[in-house]
Amino acid sequence: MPEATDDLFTREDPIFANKELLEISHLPGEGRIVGRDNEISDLATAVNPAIFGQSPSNVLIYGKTGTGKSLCAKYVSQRLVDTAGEEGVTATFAYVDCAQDTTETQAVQTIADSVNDSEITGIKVPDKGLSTSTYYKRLWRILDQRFNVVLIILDEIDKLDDDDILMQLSRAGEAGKITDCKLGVIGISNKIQYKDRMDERVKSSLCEREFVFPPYDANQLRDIMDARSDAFRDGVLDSSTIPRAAALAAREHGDARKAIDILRYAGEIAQSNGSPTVKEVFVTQARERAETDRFRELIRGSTPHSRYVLQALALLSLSNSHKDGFRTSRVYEIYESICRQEGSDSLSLRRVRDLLKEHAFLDIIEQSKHSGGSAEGSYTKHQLLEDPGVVKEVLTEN
Ligand SMILES: Nc1ncnc2c1ncn2[C@@H]1O[C@H](COP(=O)(O)OP(=O)(O)OP(=O)(O)O)[C@@H](O)[C@H]1O
Repeated sequence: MPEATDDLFTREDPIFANKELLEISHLPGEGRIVGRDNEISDLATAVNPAIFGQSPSNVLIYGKTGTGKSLCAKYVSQRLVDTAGEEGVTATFAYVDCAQDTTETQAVQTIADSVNDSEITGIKVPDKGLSTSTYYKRLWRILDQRFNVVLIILDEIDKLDDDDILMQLSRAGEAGKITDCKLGVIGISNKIQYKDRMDERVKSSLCEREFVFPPYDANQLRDIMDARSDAFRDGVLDSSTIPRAAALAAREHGDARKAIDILRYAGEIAQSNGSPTVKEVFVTQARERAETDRFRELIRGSTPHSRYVLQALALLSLSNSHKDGFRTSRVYEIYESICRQEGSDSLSLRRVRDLLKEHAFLDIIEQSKHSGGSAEGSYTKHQLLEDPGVVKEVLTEN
């Protein structure tokens, strides 16, 4: 047996000083939120009445992935809770990831559980087993007992199975379900057409204010990463590493999440290569990994048909090299054959067009209009922006 030596393990992480700063769940403080001053102040204005004991406006935030929607919503909500507290108003906020809690019951359970403290209220909110209406009743009782104001953030709101919870939340005050507590909803979506699908009554009450968050440019992404460079030990980051990661992430839709992921992965690659510094070359490898992760995250919770449409386009792209993409009719043909294979009825051409539009909004694909002359009229072509190999791999996982 070899003699025990002291150097079998490295006792200190040679690359990261505080890796947490690069975790996606990390909520950076004010000094570290870059380029969102206007958005933060608009959101604050919308929910501000809560501090005077009045109802906050309901808000819908749109924007592509990684544009800081969740971050700003949580940040403003936390600030509202703190400021309200200083004014003697008891406030709280609940965060629901609707991609995970897709049903009305799951979502209302999550909200009730997160605002409850059973020692104070004496109310239990079990994980499951109650009817939807019982969860609501408990939620209303908890809110009236504990808070003057509550904000409910519904992230990826378009992933909810239906509008029922939105109806309940937006009408809780009016319908007399809660009497002492004021409630505001902040809905977040990266699907611009989401509102068109909403019930008219929900739409008018939920969309009092709407904000669109634009993508970041390379300078903003660089600032966002610079503000977190203390995640690394001193002197470990090569000077060109962050600018390179920013340039890559800006070219691919200005997504801060991807930029931060690239930086974290580049650090991990340095670690596993035993390199004392995070070199610019690691950024390229890190990007491939971030790309796969990002795409997996993007389509998390998406419907089977939305995936079949993408799969059709990936198959076309892998077997042909049409530089300017494929016509809707061609994509539809392949989509129909995938549906047959999957034993599923295909959707109408019109629905498939809508699904393609949603993918285009998320920059998964690019659409271009073409004119076929008087005989043909105009038509649209679709092209994958993601690597078709990555798309196929992720879509055929498990
Ligand atoms: N302006 C910013 N300053 C600092 N960090 C940011 C900024 N914007 C985004 N980030 C960071 O980028 C990551 C993604 O941001 P966030 O989750 O808010 O994006 P999002 O728009 O909600 O995206 P998605 O639609 O994918 O949920 C988070 O780790 C967040 O902390």
